[in-house]
Amino acid sequence: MTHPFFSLHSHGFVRVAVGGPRTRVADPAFNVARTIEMAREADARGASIVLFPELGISSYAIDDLLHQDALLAAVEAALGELLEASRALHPILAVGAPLRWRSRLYNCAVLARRGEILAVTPKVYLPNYREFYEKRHFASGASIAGEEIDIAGRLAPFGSDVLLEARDFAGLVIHAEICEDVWVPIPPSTRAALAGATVLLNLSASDAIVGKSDYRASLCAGHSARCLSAYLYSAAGQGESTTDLSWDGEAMIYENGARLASAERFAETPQLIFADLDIGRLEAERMRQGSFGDCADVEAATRFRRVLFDLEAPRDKNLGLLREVARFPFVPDDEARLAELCFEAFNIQSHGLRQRLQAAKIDRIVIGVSGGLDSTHALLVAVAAFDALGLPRTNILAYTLPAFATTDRTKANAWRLMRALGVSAEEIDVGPACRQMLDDIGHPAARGEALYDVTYENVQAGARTSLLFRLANRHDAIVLGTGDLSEIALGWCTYGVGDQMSHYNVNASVPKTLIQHLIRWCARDAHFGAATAPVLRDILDTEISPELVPGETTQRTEDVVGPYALQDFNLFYTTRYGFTPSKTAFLAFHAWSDAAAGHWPSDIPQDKRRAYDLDAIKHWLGVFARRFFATSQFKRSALPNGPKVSSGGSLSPRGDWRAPSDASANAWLADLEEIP
Ligand SMILES: Nc1ncnc2c1ncn2[C@@H]1O[C@H](COP(=O)(O)OP(=O)(O)OC[C@H]2O[C@@H]([n+]3cccc(C(=O)O)c3)[C@H](O)[C@@H]2O)[C@@H](O)[C@H]1O
Ligand SMILES: Nc1ncnc2c1ncn2[C@@H]1O[C@H](COP(=O)(O)OP(=O)(O)OP(=O)(O)O)[C@@H](O)[C@H]1O
Ligand SMILES: NC(=O)CC[C@H](N)C(=O)O
Repeated sequence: MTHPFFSLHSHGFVRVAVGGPRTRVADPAFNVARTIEMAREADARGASIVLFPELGISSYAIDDLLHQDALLAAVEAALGELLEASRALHPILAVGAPLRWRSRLYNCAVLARRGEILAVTPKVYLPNYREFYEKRHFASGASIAGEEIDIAGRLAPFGSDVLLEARDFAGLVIHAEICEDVWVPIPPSTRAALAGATVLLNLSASDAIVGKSDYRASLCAGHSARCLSAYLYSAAGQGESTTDLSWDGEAMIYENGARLASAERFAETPQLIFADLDIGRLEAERMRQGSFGDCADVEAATRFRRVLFDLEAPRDKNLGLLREVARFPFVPDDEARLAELCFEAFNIQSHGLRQRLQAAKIDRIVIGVSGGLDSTHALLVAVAAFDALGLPRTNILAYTLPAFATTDRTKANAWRLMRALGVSAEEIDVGPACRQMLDDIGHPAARGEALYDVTYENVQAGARTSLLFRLANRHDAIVLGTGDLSEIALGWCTYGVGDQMSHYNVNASVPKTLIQHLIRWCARDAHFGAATAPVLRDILDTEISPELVPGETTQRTEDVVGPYALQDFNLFYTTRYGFTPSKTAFLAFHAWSDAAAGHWPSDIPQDKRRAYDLDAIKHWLGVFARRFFATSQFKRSALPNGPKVSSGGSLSPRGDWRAPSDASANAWLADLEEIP
């Protein structure tokens, strides 16, 4: 017995399997025995649905043997055995069998569970071209709806109109179709998905010809994405007749366009693959993407029957999670994809700025350059934009603005960077202006007392911002904002007269965990010149700090707001899918609790590859929930313009995230208590 938190079933995940047992041509007794063996294995490994290939009980490529009574009787007997065996098993078994109904033969998917046939779905689109002759043997199930079929003495719902809906598992609605059904412009599963099916099964017998595997994969990927669903595909393989064709046993599991698992093709051993589907995520997507529901309204022609069943998925077992959860939702682990993403993100940012400058007929910007990550990156984006517009880099008016806690290292890096890039560079000490303001407002620090509170910090951020805006007036420029998505999410910026404000912010939708990779990508790009790369690398190695409090130890931002790695993770799942804190923590636990597991972006050095335990995850989620929902929305409600960069979103009140500035975080904090 383990805590329900550790069960995937508590968080909207369901484990599914796709199998390809070794079969024997036209031998139902043998084939069902292998099918049952595999179903038992899938059951032992926690699967709730197991999919097998088309006509797997009889074999597919047996031509006129399909019209032999002995064979068809053997199929019925085999299904009887399968039903008996299924009594002791948890999963729904989806097997393929030729079945007689009203003197015609149908190519069917039989969905059985715990000794009962939940549904029998006949194939709708029968291929009858080139190597396929299905119309010689089968009738189409296109017009069959609301009927029943007798199999081995048991009556079961029969028709192309059946959906299986779990009474006890939100969003789990299953539909089955058969091979060619997904090769037509409007597969039956499209309408099933529009009627609520989230898990679409395809029982296939798809002979292998060169290049076909890629095509099947693109069908499954595109179909699962367009249907906002999971798509499970199982094709016949070992033991299918090779009289005139060969079979590769392709098996794949997709979810909303992404491949979660696939089997070895042409394998000699039986293949059984697993994946944990995130049914909650599919529901979240459907709720957000209203056009999915609009399409359902337009295409509401097909009426589906909903057969209800109880999944009885255990919540007291820790089955782990068969799904790699990326540590960095904003940063791909794969080097090539990361480089592509950096190219796109950088160009989105620079294009945004170019358009704004052209529209405003302004050819100068003012930017505060601290020697930290954000202003460095914004400066690189600005340089690229000015180069593209054919404007001199000297039109970029860069200022380094040291105050009480500025370190020699960051100031030196700011200077090296501005010089290497050839922008106009100046230094203005904002210390005196800050001291004046501290004195004006009667702050003890003005008298030399070591009171380094928020007022003390914001006076410095405010002095810099005030100066930058007035410089912009003086030089007909706009102030380029630098604050990143993570800071905006956490409210880690000074409101109004502070770094929260600018004329245009190129970083507003770039999370902190991505910025470092973008800068590294820029460092590799000769575009910024050889002299820039070493300074960029040194900036990347500098501890993240606002440098607002003087002292021997550097003020570490992450000690206050939490590790950006975790907070970006929390931000992504909270805003992109609206997941509860406990589900987010479950995912974070699988992504972050073992530093040796899974993949890391190759740029992250070994000594920075750390783990976070559940206590840390819970603690920082609490900080995130309070800051994000309760205390910082007012800063986002007044956010300057800036381009959306990643699918994780922007937090612009005119774009991805609209929320009240006076909300309570109690609902999220209460949910956190579900975490042990
Ligand atoms: N819902 C609401 N609607 C309207 N106003 C609201 C409000 N909640 C608070 N306020 C008011 O807002 C003010 C507090 O906000 P604010 O002035 O921004 O100040 P605050 O959020 O308290 O502090 C800013 C924090 O950001 C950090 N910071 C600043 C600058 C740069 C960086 C960096 O590393 O990049 C970090 C800084 O160290 C400090 O801890 C108060 O005057 C409060 O009364
Ligand atoms: N010493 C400085 N000189 C010039 N500008 C500064 C300085 N310190 C802060 N700024 C400006 O204020 C912004 C916010 O600064 P801060 O250092 O507090 O946070 P940050 O988000 O870590 O930014 P960065 O990574 O650019 O330092 C900076 O991006 C920069 O534009
Ligand atoms: N069994 C079938 O329906 C096969 C037809 C399908 N087009 C394929 O080759 O995969």
